[in-house]
Amino acid sequence: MAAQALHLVPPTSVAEPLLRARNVTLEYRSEGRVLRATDGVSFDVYRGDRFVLLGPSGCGKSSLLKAAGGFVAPAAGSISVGGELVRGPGPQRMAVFQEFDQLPPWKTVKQNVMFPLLASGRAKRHEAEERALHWIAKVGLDGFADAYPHTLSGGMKQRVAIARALAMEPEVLLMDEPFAALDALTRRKMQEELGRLWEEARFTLLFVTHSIEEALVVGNRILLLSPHPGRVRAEINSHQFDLHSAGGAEFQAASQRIHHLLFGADGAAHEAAPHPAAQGTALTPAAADAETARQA
Ligand SMILES: Nc1ncnc2c1ncn2[C@@H]1O[C@H](COP(=O)(O)OP(=O)(O)OP(=O)(O)O)[C@@H](O)[C@H]1O
Repeated sequence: MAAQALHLVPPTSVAEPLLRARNVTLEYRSEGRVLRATDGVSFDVYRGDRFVLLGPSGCGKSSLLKAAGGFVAPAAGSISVGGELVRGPGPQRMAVFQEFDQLPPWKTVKQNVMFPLLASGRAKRHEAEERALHWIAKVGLDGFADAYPHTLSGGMKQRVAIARALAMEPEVLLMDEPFAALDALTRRKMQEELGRLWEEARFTLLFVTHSIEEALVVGNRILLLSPHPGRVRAEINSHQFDLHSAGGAEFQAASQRIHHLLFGADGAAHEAAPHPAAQGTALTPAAADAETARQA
């Protein structure tokens, strides 16, 4: 009887990752040649994470995000969300890209935000309109619901894209360098507003950037990828940082440390704005492991 009673005790619940990437190898084929973009990349994203993929240009960050979105199929390995294998695009994984032309120009702001809700059957017209207006206001575009994209600034267009994605209440919001084409001031403001939206809605974010500062400001966890083909170098906890800590000593130290991890003495990955003061040494796998352990 005692043994039976023991069976009644529920197991201690351990948080399962929402998004699980396992040994993801991504390849492109062109003119008979195979180009390997990433090699055996694994990571876990938990519900409410602001998880950043950080690495130099060409390391496969965008490719990983596209694979998470279901736009690219892994040559090996797998990505699952909520325990289900990602096999194609779906309304649970909404994406915001860098390009300002991601909004159909013939639709107004409101129509743009409503469109995925209607197309996916997630909401009928009245509810879609309500949700659209709610999120348009949340991203600070009150008064622009009937405007067309060509009348908006780049930052405003990105706000629309964010509103459109969040209105769908996706399991994961995918963002591929969404602020990279904005001027520095607008970029900073958008980072701040993304943080504010996250505080309110606590969505799960998978965010791609090649800016160390942006990774620290936006993310609570950062995956560092090696130059082409992308492999995991280290994972860093960064929940303690935000825009207000950006100038501080701890922020600078973290930024330096990441720089050392990313840009070895071999000078491999210098496309992503190297820090002038950095003189890193080449990172061995053992060093990456040690860093991961140290940060944990
Ligand atoms: N559609 C494609 N066809 C062929 N090769 C591609 C394609 N998309 C990406 N690649 C290649 O895959 C590699 C990884 O590209 P990806 O855009 O994922 O890198 P990234 O880290 O996001 O770079 P960036 O920061 O410059 O955007 C690069 O060598 C790139 O040239």
